[in-house]
Amino acid sequence: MRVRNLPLSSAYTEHFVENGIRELYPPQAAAVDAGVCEGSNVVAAIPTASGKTFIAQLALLTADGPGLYVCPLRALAREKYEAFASLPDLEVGISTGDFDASGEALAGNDIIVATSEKIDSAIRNGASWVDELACVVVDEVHLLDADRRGPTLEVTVATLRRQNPDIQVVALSATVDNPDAIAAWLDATLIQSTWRPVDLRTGVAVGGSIDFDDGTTREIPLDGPARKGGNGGDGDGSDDGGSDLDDTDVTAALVANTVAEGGQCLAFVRSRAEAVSLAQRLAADGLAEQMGIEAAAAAAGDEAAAVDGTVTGHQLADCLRSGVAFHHAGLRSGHRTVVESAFRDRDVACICATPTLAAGVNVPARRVVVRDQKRYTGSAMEWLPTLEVHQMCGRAGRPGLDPHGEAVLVGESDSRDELVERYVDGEPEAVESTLSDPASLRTHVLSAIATGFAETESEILDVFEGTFYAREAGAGGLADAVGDTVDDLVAAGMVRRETAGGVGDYRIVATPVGETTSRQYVRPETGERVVDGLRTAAVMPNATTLTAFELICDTPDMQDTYLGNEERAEMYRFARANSGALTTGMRETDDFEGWLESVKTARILDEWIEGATVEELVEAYRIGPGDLDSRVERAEWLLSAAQALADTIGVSVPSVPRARSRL
Ligand SMILES: Nc1ncnc2c1ncn2[C@@H]1O[C@H](COP(=O)(O)OP(=O)(O)OP(=O)(O)O)[C@@H](O)[C@H]1O
Repeated sequence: MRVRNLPLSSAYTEHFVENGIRELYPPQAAAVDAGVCEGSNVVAAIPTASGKTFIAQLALLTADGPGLYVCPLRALAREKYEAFASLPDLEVGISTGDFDASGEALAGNDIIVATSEKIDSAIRNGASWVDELACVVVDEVHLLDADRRGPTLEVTVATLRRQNPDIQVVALSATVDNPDAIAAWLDATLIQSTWRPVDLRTGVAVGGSIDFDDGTTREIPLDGPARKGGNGGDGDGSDDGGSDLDDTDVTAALVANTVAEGGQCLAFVRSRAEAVSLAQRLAADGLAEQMGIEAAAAAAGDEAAAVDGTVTGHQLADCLRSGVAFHHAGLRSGHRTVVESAFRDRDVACICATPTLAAGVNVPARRVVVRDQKRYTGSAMEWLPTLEVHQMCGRAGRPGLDPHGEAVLVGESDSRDELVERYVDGEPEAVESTLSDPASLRTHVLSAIATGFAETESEILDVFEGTFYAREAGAGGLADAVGDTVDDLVAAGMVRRETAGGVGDYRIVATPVGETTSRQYVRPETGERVVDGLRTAAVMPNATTLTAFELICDTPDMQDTYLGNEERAEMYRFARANSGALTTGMRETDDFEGWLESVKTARILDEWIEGATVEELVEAYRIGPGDLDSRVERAEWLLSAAQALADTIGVSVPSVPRARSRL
């Protein structure tokens, strides 16, 4: 099937042809046959890099009105926005600031790219454009089972469909075990395929020997870079099948071999620290010289160094100058952009990354090496989900550039069989709803009441009727949980039951605090905590900006900040010395450790507004520079919510607007 034969205007056809899309890939042709250009609902569960974005574009460009592209991961939204914005004669809007409330400014766009949180927030705030949508594309729909964002995604999609029953829904998924269930939920035709534009073979390397799933074996030279004694070993004393090389040495050999054959590599490890240390280890291997990219690598290093003067920035710049990079969620977005674009331009031989890189960022490589297949989960090392490892492996092979992609799991002789069973032959997990999680239910039940969608428990169940959960288990399965949730919300002061009409009849209405909480897009627990804190702060003689920060940081909407053992005693002293400025007494909290972490975040933010630099804070508190950015961003949002809640309850806490304006 040719692009020229599709029902697209010639301007779009020309655009696609100029970008190398002339003939449709088989899953794309299947989507056209399923009616994606005629308003039909389609679920495409197809491998990485098999052209899902083009399926989305077909739906949105042929829809009979404005379209919405829901992008669960913020990091991907910009890439998708750019894919749409480059199309001729199209107004495209983007909204990814996860939490700002309005959204009315998005009206008038032909296509809106937004996170599910942003659309949820727009719905709660009554944004008019939501009702005018003709088409919604849900990217990464397999993230339905992610904590918190999964329920938001399914409730948002259900609400869009309830408000607008004719809306076309197109959902794009990684290969999962139950795509038929997702298709049934969305009344969609399922496109399922294992087709990939570049062949992928997956294997397990033990020592220098890789056994692939196609029956072939490859020997990788272990001399040269794969020397013993690098600083990146994972220290698990693993047996590698007879030689004295550890997983990191084997990884280094696989990277060196890829580069020697003219390719690039992605190496996945389990933690941020491991990503940095592997990159530093590989930086000694002369990869930039081998690739002949010294000048470009040096320029990429300079670009990274120009972002900031943090330790992380220096480390990244040094690695980049040697043709290697690291990539993890603690990086600032400026650093991530340098790394991703340098890799696409072939100015970097290898990115050492945590699994977050696998979730959609378009950085294909000749070879993917998965060094670590287990991750520490707080109590033990656990195997990564098969889906996650498949997402990493799927990054191997650049269409038109590589003859084939290779994904290699680094193992040991005694783990080889398990790795094959789990990740080479193993099927990915099924996607399951997490809507019944009590914290998610509290958020979405409050929203249903505050928006006026529901006034009784049974109307709340109607709102949930269109969710994936209801499709799988029946909304009735939530009846008891919804009743309990309403009780919780009554106790938290978010809603109340009002008697109505006949004996025993009541309707549930949001209190002013509940309404503000929902519109400000904070969790009910946050709203409750902030209101308590504001009441305390209003009568405190010594409320300062630290007070304002503590009351917003001690909420589930602020990320935790890790508190190391050595810091604990010092943070305890700080909390005691500043107890007059904190809204929680040291003996009042049920979760002292969690509160002390919040005090740490509050202290960092307070020093930030006092003029401490990102370099100083990163050094003093051992947080990633990107972590500081995201906390500052969250603090802005939470302080604005706190201000709105203060107005709602009629108290004045001047340190809240003061902290906000200085932030
Ligand atoms: N029919 C086609 N012919 C040639 N190239 C194509 C075609 N369709 C898509 N591509 C190219 O293939 C690449 C991968 O496509 P895309 O990013 O849409 O993959 P994807 O399925 O969304 O992968 P991911 O799992 O990363 O989301 C892009 O560079 C795109 O331009």
